[in-house]
Amino acid sequence: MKEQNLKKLNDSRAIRWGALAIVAFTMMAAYYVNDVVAPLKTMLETDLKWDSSEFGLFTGAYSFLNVFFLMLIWGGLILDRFGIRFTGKLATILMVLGTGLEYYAMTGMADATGTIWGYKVSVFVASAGYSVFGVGAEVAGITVTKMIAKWFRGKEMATAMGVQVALARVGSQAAYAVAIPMARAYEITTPVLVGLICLIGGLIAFFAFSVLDKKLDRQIEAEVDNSPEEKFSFKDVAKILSNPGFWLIALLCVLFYSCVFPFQKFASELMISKYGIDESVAGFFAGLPALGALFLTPVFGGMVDKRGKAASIMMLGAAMLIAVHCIYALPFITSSWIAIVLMIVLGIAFSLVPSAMWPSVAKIFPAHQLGTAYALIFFIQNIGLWGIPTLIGIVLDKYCVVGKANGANLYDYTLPMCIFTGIAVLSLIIAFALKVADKKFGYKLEEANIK
Ligand SMILES: NCCCC[C@H](N)C(=O)NCC(=O)O
Repeated sequence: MKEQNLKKLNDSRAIRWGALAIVAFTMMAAYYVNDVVAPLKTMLETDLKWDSSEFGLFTGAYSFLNVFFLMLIWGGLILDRFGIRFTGKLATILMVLGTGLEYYAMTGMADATGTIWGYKVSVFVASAGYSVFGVGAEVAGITVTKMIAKWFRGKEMATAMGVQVALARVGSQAAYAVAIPMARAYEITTPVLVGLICLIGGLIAFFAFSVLDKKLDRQIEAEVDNSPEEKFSFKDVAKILSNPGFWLIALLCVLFYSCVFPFQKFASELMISKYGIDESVAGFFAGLPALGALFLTPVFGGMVDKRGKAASIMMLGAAMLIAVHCIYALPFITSSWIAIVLMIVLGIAFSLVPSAMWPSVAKIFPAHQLGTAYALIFFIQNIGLWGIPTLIGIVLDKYCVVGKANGANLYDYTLPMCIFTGIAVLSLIIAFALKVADKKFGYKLEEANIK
């Protein structure tokens, strides 16, 4: 008990931010790999003969095991039972193995002629690898969020979450910016190979972080061991699920993120086909939201820490999303400048909502339920991350083909953008309901974290 009065590792600003930097690197590599295939959609169509439905299948595969095999739920339970270090290492190893398989499928199996369950062998195996990667990436995501809640509780928690998300966005933006030029200069799969190498670096980084975390655990051992509250129990799942705040955050999360991540996967092609943006920079513009979020998420995270207003901020972000998708849906607006400005606005919305949403979860649930709560929220979010790209891929192939150029289909994106607009409208309604619930149940989402 005396140890509570001693200075712990995370009391040192330099050490806790250093620890964050290490795990943030792992997540940066994860986000790079997550996004690096997306800008290559048209090249996949011409070089590897993947159609839009197959691209949608591959993109949605990220979430397939998480949704249908409940991998995120198991991950959350493992995290609360076995802790940050074990779960983080396991997740990082899965990311490396999954990406290795994806790379092998896209290189070694590219010319294979057979099919598995009606899908080209290369598409099927690459999707399987991406699915394993998706399990690792999502479990790593909840692990890192819990790590921040542990290392930064009562300190700059929202800022730290904002910084971590921002650094992850560097990975995304790098992926969008370099994928096409790198694939043109070398092989179509070189960007994936680079991601694999970065992930191996991320694995080493997580092992290094584990040394620090073990030391911190020794320092807080007395507190943890003496508190029955810290032990996870299955009853907690029921408690989390019966909390209205959980359902509202989870719904907002699936709706909001379904309008951002899956949209971005198709955005490079939208930039090229509708707005006439050059292929070499289309990925850069599709990745602009990630770049904007890089600078803005920590700023908004700091605002939430100091001023609160998290529920209002989430509403604002959702409203901006509606405007962006609605304008993209208008067939008569084809100016490349407007397309770029909309991407910047999307970047602002994409910074507002996460910087308010993730710290809000830590306010609604006690520390020992956090791993499971984040896992359940990510699980519901993954239903959207699986379903929406799959749906958009099918919609594009069935209803939106308007011609052919250089062996690839040309698509009219009006219908997909109307779908995204509809989802954004739903996200605003849920954000409003969350604000009402905050008042009713006293979650204190509108209050500052640092008083
Ligand atoms: N393209 C990255 C997918 C990450 C999904 C993850 N469950 C998540 O929502 N992370 C938080 C974030 O804002 O990126």
